Amino acid sequence: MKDTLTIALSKGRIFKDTVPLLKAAGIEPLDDPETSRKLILDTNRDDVKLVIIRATDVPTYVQYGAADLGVAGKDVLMEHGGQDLYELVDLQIARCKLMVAGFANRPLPTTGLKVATKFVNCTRQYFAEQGRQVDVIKLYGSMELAPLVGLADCIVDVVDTGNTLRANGLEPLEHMADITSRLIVNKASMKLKHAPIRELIAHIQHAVEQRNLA
Ligand SMILES: Nc1ncnc2c1ncn2[C@@H]1O[C@H](COP(=O)(O)OP(=O)(O)OP(=O)(O)O)[C@@H](O)[C@H]1O
Ligand SMILES: O=P(O)(O)OC[C@H]1O[C@H](OP(=O)(O)OP(=O)(O)O)[C@H](O)[C@@H]1O
Repeated sequence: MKDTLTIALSKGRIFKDTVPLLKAAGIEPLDDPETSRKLILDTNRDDVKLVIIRATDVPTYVQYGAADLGVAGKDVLMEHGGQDLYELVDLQIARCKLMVAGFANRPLPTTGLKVATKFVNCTRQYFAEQGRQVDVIKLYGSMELAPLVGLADCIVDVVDTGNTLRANGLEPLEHMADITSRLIVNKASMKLKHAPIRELIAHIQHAVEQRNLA
Protein backbone atom coordinates (compact mmCIF):
# COMPACT_ATOMS: atom_id res chain seq x y z
CA MET A 1 0.00 0.00 0.00
CA LYS A 2 1.17 3.52 -0.77
CA ASP A 3 2.18 5.76 2.16
CA THR A 4 -0.37 8.49 2.83
CA LEU A 5 0.99 12.04 3.00
CA THR A 6 -0.79 14.65 5.11
CA ILE A 7 -0.01 18.29 4.37
CA ALA A 8 -0.97 21.06 6.83
CA LEU A 9 -2.00 24.43 5.36
CA SER A 10 -3.72 27.54 6.63
CA LYS A 11 -6.58 29.21 4.79
CA GLY A 12 -6.07 32.51 2.99
CA ARG A 13 -2.81 33.64 1.47
CA ILE A 14 -0.81 30.49 2.24
CA PHE A 15 -3.44 28.16 0.77
CA LYS A 16 -3.91 30.38 -2.28
CA ASP A 17 -0.18 30.60 -3.03
CA THR A 18 0.54 26.93 -2.26
CA VAL A 19 -2.17 25.48 -4.54
CA PRO A 20 -0.25 26.26 -7.78
CA LEU A 21 2.89 24.64 -6.33
CA LEU A 22 0.95 21.51 -5.33
CA LYS A 23 -0.66 21.45 -8.76
CA ALA A 24 2.79 21.32 -10.32
CA ALA A 25 3.39 18.23 -8.17
CA GLY A 26 0.17 16.66 -9.51
CA ILE A 27 -1.87 17.37 -6.36
CA GLU A 28 -5.22 19.18 -6.59
CA PRO A 29 -7.57 19.74 -3.63
CA LEU A 30 -11.15 18.57 -4.22
CA ASP A 31 -12.61 21.31 -1.97
CA ASP A 32 -11.99 25.01 -1.38
CA PRO A 33 -11.41 25.82 2.32
CA GLU A 34 -12.92 29.30 1.78
CA THR A 35 -16.32 27.74 1.02
CA SER A 36 -16.15 24.32 2.66
CA ARG A 37 -16.30 23.74 6.42
CA LYS A 38 -14.24 20.56 6.07
CA LEU A 39 -10.94 20.44 7.95
CA ILE A 40 -9.56 17.44 6.07
CA LEU A 41 -9.59 17.95 2.32
CA ASP A 42 -9.27 15.09 -0.13
CA THR A 43 -7.17 15.62 -3.20
CA ASN A 44 -7.18 14.05 -6.65
CA ARG A 45 -4.63 11.63 -5.19
CA ASP A 46 -5.81 8.91 -2.76
CA ASP A 47 -2.48 9.07 -0.97
CA VAL A 48 -2.49 12.84 -0.26
CA LYS A 49 -4.74 14.69 2.22
CA LEU A 50 -4.69 18.35 3.24
CA VAL A 51 -5.52 19.50 6.77
CA ILE A 52 -6.69 23.10 7.14
CA ILE A 53 -5.63 24.75 10.41
CA ARG A 54 -4.61 28.12 11.89
CA ALA A 55 -1.29 29.42 10.54
CA THR A 56 0.23 29.38 14.04
CA ASP A 57 -0.70 25.72 14.53
CA VAL A 58 1.01 24.39 11.39
CA PRO A 59 4.46 23.78 12.99
CA THR A 60 2.80 22.03 15.95
CA TYR A 61 0.93 19.54 13.73
CA VAL A 62 4.14 18.83 11.81
CA GLN A 63 6.29 18.64 14.96
CA TYR A 64 4.07 15.90 16.41
CA GLY A 65 3.67 14.07 13.10
CA ALA A 66 -0.08 14.72 12.84
CA ALA A 67 0.88 16.15 9.47
CA ASP A 68 3.93 14.95 7.52
CA LEU A 69 4.45 18.28 5.82
CA GLY A 70 3.20 21.84 6.14
CA VAL A 71 3.61 25.37 4.90
CA ALA A 72 4.37 28.03 7.53
CA GLY A 73 5.67 31.59 7.62
CA LYS A 74 9.23 32.08 8.90
CA ASP A 75 7.73 34.33 11.61
CA VAL A 76 5.59 31.46 12.87
CA LEU A 77 8.55 29.06 12.63
CA MET A 78 10.87 31.36 14.57
CA GLU A 79 8.23 31.78 17.23
CA HIS A 80 7.61 28.02 17.44
CA GLY A 81 11.31 27.15 17.63
CA GLY A 82 11.33 24.49 14.89
CA GLN A 83 11.67 21.39 17.11
CA ASP A 84 11.38 18.01 15.33
CA LEU A 85 10.94 19.45 11.90
CA TYR A 86 13.03 20.24 8.87
CA GLU A 87 12.62 23.49 6.97
CA LEU A 88 13.28 22.29 3.44
CA VAL A 89 12.12 24.74 0.79
CA ASP A 90 11.75 28.51 0.82
CA LEU A 91 8.54 28.79 -1.22
CA GLN A 92 9.01 32.58 -1.49
CA ILE A 93 5.30 33.21 -0.90
CA ALA A 94 3.55 35.42 1.69
CA ARG A 95 6.53 37.79 1.68
CA CYS A 96 6.58 40.36 4.45
CA LYS A 97 8.82 41.74 7.21
CA LEU A 98 8.76 41.29 10.95
CA MET A 99 9.07 44.79 12.39
CA VAL A 100 8.88 46.90 15.48
CA ALA A 101 6.30 49.62 14.83
CA GLY A 102 5.07 52.62 16.77
CA PHE A 103 4.52 56.37 16.59
CA ALA A 104 6.92 58.10 14.18
CA ASN A 105 7.80 61.13 16.28
CA ARG A 106 7.81 59.58 19.72
CA PRO A 107 11.14 57.97 20.66
CA LEU A 108 10.76 54.61 22.41
CA PRO A 109 11.47 54.74 26.14
CA THR A 110 14.88 53.28 26.98
CA THR A 111 13.58 51.71 30.19
CA GLY A 112 10.25 50.01 30.85
CA LEU A 113 9.49 49.63 27.15
CA LYS A 114 6.13 47.87 26.67
CA VAL A 115 5.79 45.80 23.49
CA ALA A 116 2.53 44.21 22.39
CA THR A 117 2.77 41.21 20.06
CA LYS A 118 1.74 37.67 19.29
CA PHE A 119 5.44 36.91 18.64
CA VAL A 120 6.53 36.88 22.27
CA ASN A 121 9.57 34.60 21.87
CA CYS A 122 10.96 36.44 18.84
CA THR A 123 10.37 39.76 20.59
CA ARG A 124 12.11 38.74 23.83
CA GLN A 125 15.07 37.40 21.87
CA TYR A 126 15.39 40.47 19.62
CA PHE A 127 15.41 42.95 22.51
CA ALA A 128 17.55 40.75 24.79
CA GLU A 129 20.23 40.48 22.08
CA GLN A 130 20.44 44.27 22.13
CA GLY A 131 20.49 44.43 25.92
CA ARG A 132 17.17 46.29 25.95
CA GLN A 133 14.84 45.49 28.83
CA VAL A 134 11.20 45.07 27.76
CA ASP A 135 7.80 44.05 29.06
CA VAL A 136 6.18 41.85 26.44
CA ILE A 137 2.38 41.85 26.33
CA LYS A 138 0.90 38.84 24.55
CA LEU A 139 -1.93 39.55 22.10
CA TYR A 140 -3.62 37.31 19.54
CA GLY A 141 -4.37 39.90 16.84
CA SER A 142 -5.05 43.57 15.99
CA MET A 143 -1.72 44.51 17.55
CA GLU A 144 -1.91 47.96 15.93
CA LEU A 145 -4.55 48.97 18.44
CA ALA A 146 -2.28 48.54 21.47
CA PRO A 147 -0.23 51.78 21.16
CA LEU A 148 -3.36 53.78 20.27
CA VAL A 149 -5.03 52.96 23.57
CA GLY A 150 -1.91 53.08 25.73
CA LEU A 151 -1.59 49.33 26.23
CA ALA A 152 1.96 49.38 24.81
CA ASP A 153 4.61 51.78 23.48
CA CYS A 154 5.11 49.77 20.32
CA ILE A 155 4.23 46.51 18.62
CA VAL A 156 6.02 43.68 16.87
CA ASP A 157 4.08 42.42 13.84
CA VAL A 158 4.45 41.50 10.20
CA VAL A 159 4.32 44.36 7.71
CA ASP A 160 3.82 44.13 3.96
CA THR A 161 2.51 47.31 2.30
CA GLY A 162 2.48 49.26 5.57
CA ASN A 163 -1.19 50.14 4.96
CA THR A 164 -2.41 48.72 8.26
CA LEU A 165 0.20 50.68 10.20
CA ARG A 166 -0.53 53.90 8.27
CA ALA A 167 -4.28 53.52 8.71
CA ASN A 168 -3.66 53.54 12.44
CA GLY A 169 -1.17 56.40 12.53
CA LEU A 170 1.82 54.10 13.11
CA GLU A 171 5.09 53.58 11.26
CA PRO A 172 7.68 50.85 10.96
CA LEU A 173 10.55 51.66 13.33
CA GLU A 174 12.96 48.70 13.34
CA HIS A 175 13.44 45.82 10.92
CA MET A 176 13.71 42.45 12.66
CA ALA A 177 13.56 39.86 9.85
CA ASP A 178 12.57 39.26 6.23
CA ILE A 179 9.78 36.68 6.12
CA THR A 180 8.63 34.15 3.52
CA SER A 181 6.78 30.86 3.91
CA ARG A 182 8.63 27.56 4.08
CA LEU A 183 7.81 23.93 3.35
CA ILE A 184 8.40 22.04 6.58
CA VAL A 185 8.64 18.29 7.13
CA ASN A 186 8.34 16.12 10.23
CA LYS A 187 11.74 14.50 10.97
CA ALA A 188 10.36 10.98 11.46
CA SER A 189 8.18 11.21 8.30
CA MET A 190 11.27 12.25 6.36
CA LYS A 191 12.88 8.91 7.31
CA LEU A 192 9.79 6.67 7.10
CA LYS A 193 8.26 8.16 3.95
CA HIS A 194 11.48 9.24 2.34
CA ALA A 195 10.69 8.43 -1.31
CA PRO A 196 7.27 10.14 -1.67
CA ILE A 197 8.41 13.16 0.33
CA ARG A 198 11.59 13.54 -1.72
CA GLU A 199 9.54 13.31 -4.92
CA LEU A 200 7.05 15.93 -3.71
CA ILE A 201 9.84 18.28 -2.62
CA ALA A 202 11.58 17.95 -5.99
CA HIS A 203 8.37 18.90 -7.83
CA ILE A 204 7.69 21.84 -5.53
CA GLN A 205 11.28 23.08 -5.74
CA HIS A 206 11.06 22.92 -9.53
CA ALA A 207 7.72 24.79 -9.52
CA VAL A 208 9.21 27.55 -7.33
CA GLU A 209 12.15 27.93 -9.74
CA GLN A 210 9.89 27.97 -12.83
CA ARG A 211 7.57 30.54 -11.23
CA ASN A 212 10.54 32.75 -10.38
CA LEU A 213 11.76 32.61 -14.00
CA ALA A 214 8.33 33.56 -15.40
N1 LIG B 1 -0.01 41.27 5.02
C1 LIG B 1 0.77 40.24 4.73
N2 LIG B 1 1.39 40.16 3.54
C2 LIG B 1 2.18 39.12 3.23
N3 LIG B 1 2.39 38.07 4.05
C3 LIG B 1 1.79 38.08 5.24
C4 LIG B 1 0.96 39.15 5.65
N4 LIG B 1 0.46 38.89 6.87
C5 LIG B 1 0.99 37.70 7.23
N5 LIG B 1 1.79 37.20 6.26
C6 LIG B 1 2.52 35.92 6.26
O1 LIG B 1 1.57 34.90 6.00
C7 LIG B 1 1.51 33.98 7.09
C8 LIG B 1 0.06 33.56 7.28
O2 LIG B 1 -0.71 34.71 7.59
P1 LIG B 1 -2.25 34.61 7.86
O3 LIG B 1 -2.75 36.01 7.87
O4 LIG B 1 -2.86 33.60 6.94
O5 LIG B 1 -2.34 33.98 9.30
P2 LIG B 1 -2.44 34.76 10.67
O6 LIG B 1 -3.77 35.40 10.72
O7 LIG B 1 -1.20 35.61 10.81
O8 LIG B 1 -2.30 33.54 11.70
P3 LIG B 1 -3.34 32.96 12.74
O9 LIG B 1 -4.61 32.73 11.97
O10 LIG B 1 -2.73 31.68 13.21
O11 LIG B 1 -3.44 34.02 13.79
C9 LIG B 1 2.12 34.71 8.28
O12 LIG B 1 2.69 33.80 9.20
C10 LIG B 1 3.16 35.58 7.61
O13 LIG B 1 4.34 34.84 7.37
O1 LIG C 1 1.43 46.00 5.84
P1 LIG C 1 0.11 45.45 5.40
O2 LIG C 1 0.08 45.15 3.93
O3 LIG C 1 -1.05 46.28 5.84
O4 LIG C 1 -0.03 44.00 6.10
C1 LIG C 1 0.13 43.87 7.48
C2 LIG C 1 -1.07 43.26 8.11
O5 LIG C 1 -1.23 41.93 7.58
C3 LIG C 1 -1.41 41.04 8.66
O6 LIG C 1 -2.75 40.93 8.95
P2 LIG C 1 -3.73 40.18 7.93
O7 LIG C 1 -4.04 40.99 6.74
O8 LIG C 1 -3.21 38.80 7.67
O9 LIG C 1 -4.98 40.09 8.80
P3 LIG C 1 -5.24 38.99 9.90
O10 LIG C 1 -3.93 38.40 10.35
O11 LIG C 1 -5.95 39.78 10.95
O12 LIG C 1 -6.06 37.99 9.15
C4 LIG C 1 -0.66 41.69 9.83
O13 LIG C 1 -1.11 41.21 11.07
C5 LIG C 1 -0.88 43.15 9.61
O14 LIG C 1 -2.02 43.60 10.30
